[in-house]
Amino acid sequence: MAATTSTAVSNLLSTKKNLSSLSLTSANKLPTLSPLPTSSRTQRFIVLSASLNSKPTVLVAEKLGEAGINLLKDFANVDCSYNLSPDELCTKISLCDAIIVRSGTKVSREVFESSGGRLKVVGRAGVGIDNVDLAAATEHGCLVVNAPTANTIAAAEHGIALLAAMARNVAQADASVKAGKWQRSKYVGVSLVGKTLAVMGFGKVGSEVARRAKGLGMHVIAHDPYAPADRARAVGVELVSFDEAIAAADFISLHMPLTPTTAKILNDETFAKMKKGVRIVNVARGGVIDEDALVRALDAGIVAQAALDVFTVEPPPQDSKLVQHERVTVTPHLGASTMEAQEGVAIEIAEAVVGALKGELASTSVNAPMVPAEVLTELKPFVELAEKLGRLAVQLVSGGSGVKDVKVTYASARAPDDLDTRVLRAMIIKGLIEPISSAFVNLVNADFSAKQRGLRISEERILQDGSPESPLDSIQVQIANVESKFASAISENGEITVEGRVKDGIPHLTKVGSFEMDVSLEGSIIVCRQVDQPGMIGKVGSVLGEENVNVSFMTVGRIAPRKHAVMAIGVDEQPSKETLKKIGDIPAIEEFVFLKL
Ligand SMILES: NC(=O)C1=CN([C@@H]2O[C@H](COP(=O)(O)OP(=O)(O)OC[C@H]3O[C@@H](n4cnc5c(N)ncnc54)[C@H](O)[C@@H]3O)[C@@H](O)[C@H]2O)C=CC1
Ligand SMILES: O=C(O)C(=O)COP(=O)(O)O
Repeated sequence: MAATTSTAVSNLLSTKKNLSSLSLTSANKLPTLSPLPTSSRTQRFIVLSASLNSKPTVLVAEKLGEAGINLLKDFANVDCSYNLSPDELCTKISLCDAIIVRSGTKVSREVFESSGGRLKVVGRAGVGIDNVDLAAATEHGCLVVNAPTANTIAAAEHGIALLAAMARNVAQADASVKAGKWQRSKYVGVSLVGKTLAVMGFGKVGSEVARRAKGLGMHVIAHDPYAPADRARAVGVELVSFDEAIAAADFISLHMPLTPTTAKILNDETFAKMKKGVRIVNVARGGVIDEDALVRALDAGIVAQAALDVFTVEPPPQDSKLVQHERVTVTPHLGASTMEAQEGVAIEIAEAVVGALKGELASTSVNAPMVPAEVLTELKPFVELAEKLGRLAVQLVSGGSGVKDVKVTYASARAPDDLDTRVLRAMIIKGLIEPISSAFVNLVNADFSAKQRGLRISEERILQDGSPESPLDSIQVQIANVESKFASAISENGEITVEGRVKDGIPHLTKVGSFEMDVSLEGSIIVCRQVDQPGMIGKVGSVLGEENVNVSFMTVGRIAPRKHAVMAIGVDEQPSKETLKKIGDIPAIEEFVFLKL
């Protein structure tokens, strides 16, 4: 089952644009960020059609177990459309909030671009995500989740089935008997017991294959540059280098993902290093073998036999020399195809997709940070604070200034490695970018969006005395090398500075520039710098009252020696330009800014 986080963090994945982000100010030109390429700008102007209020639509593009479909139907409109052509998929996708695929559908960049920003989740009902353009998904803020565990045993069992079938010529002998022949001496096989099996990729499937092969009396070695030694020790397998593995093996079984590093990892050069008569099983991905080189190695007698479930192109061409090779056993990508695995995968992916559509973070997410549920719950009020501080800070930047350098300081009594700031950073980026662009930013694309705009976010942690019960004491956001439309927002170091804390679960603004204050971050606020004198609260209050703008709070922060004060006024409604002008015209008001949260 896919474990998901609390719904408390539902805004993390929301791609809904917050339309209430632009500020009306005394100097209302907007700050600039680096321009986006035209294509991505156009993308982002398309408003998402699936609001959180309407039922989302899930496109199930390949056969999925009934239990998964039923789970989806409880939450979403489900469109089961199989065998769509790439063009049909691109047409349909603009009407879908999520898509579920297996290995047979390419979720290409074109698919994300055609979705017009509506597609929020790609669910891969299985392990391998090489058919999903992950970079494009991330750029579009689209979460990719997979179902990594439910088909492990099925794939491992299929690997063992192919290994044994190959060694004893089961498929060839079966075809021969069915063709009316009785060729007992032609199909003498080889034994598995005592032979060396090299498991290439010692992950979930690889280690289950190793366990089973040991049960068959094989000597198992493994190669996996990233596998922990204790996992190998637990199974009783020695981890060796790639060259050692392929040189020592009588049988090689492939279980690594298809990535740029593993593509064609078995090729002419590597076949040449193998023992003559080696036998190869591939239940991973066709692309990890150079298929033409395998044909050559078979013909040269280096490879005695191969058993393949997967191919570079699926289905492979009918006249494929590899498929037709007498010493090659093939199956049509059946690794995950057991009743049990398909049922499990369907439930696992349906739960992950529904959770993600609700805004929860799936623990099986492939392109977003996986933050444990309890950490997210604890950080929730700080997540809100982070976004609001970003939003406030950027609204303080004067139009024409390019925001480039942002410093975030987290003050906490917890040890730095006990504070996961990835989600907070993402939300600050969201707050910084959304008010001044048409972009939508979420946890998936925050870092990408910052990078694309040339925003450098540096993070610093200050270790404070006190109880580490709360994850954070305060968050400070500073924007360097810009001018501010509200000069008082610039602190002594010349940077626009806003700082906030969480009090009773509610985010508060506690500092603007060098002025301390305490403002609950709800609604919108007018911040004024004034000459500190009696009657100011009343004057501003009555200007707002004339327009029926409800004041939720007022607070004054003073710097006594300079006799200046900064007053923050919380308002429930947005005052008109005229009303804001009237506030600016009050003689003691030196400057003011209206900030929308
Ligand atoms: N034929 C089928 O129907 C199925 C195929 N698969 C394929 O099997 C692959 C493995 O699945 P799992 O074991 O669940 O994934 P996994 O992620 O648990 O294991 C993959 C392992 O490969 C290792 N690896 C990465 N690069 C490597 C390299 N250059 N050399 C050696 N090892 C490397 C990783 O460190 C990891 O331990 C999947 O990526 C998928 O493509 C999985 C399920 C069914
Ligand atoms: O899970 C995997 O990686 C698989 O290869 C299974 O593919 P399938 O879902 O059966 O198309």
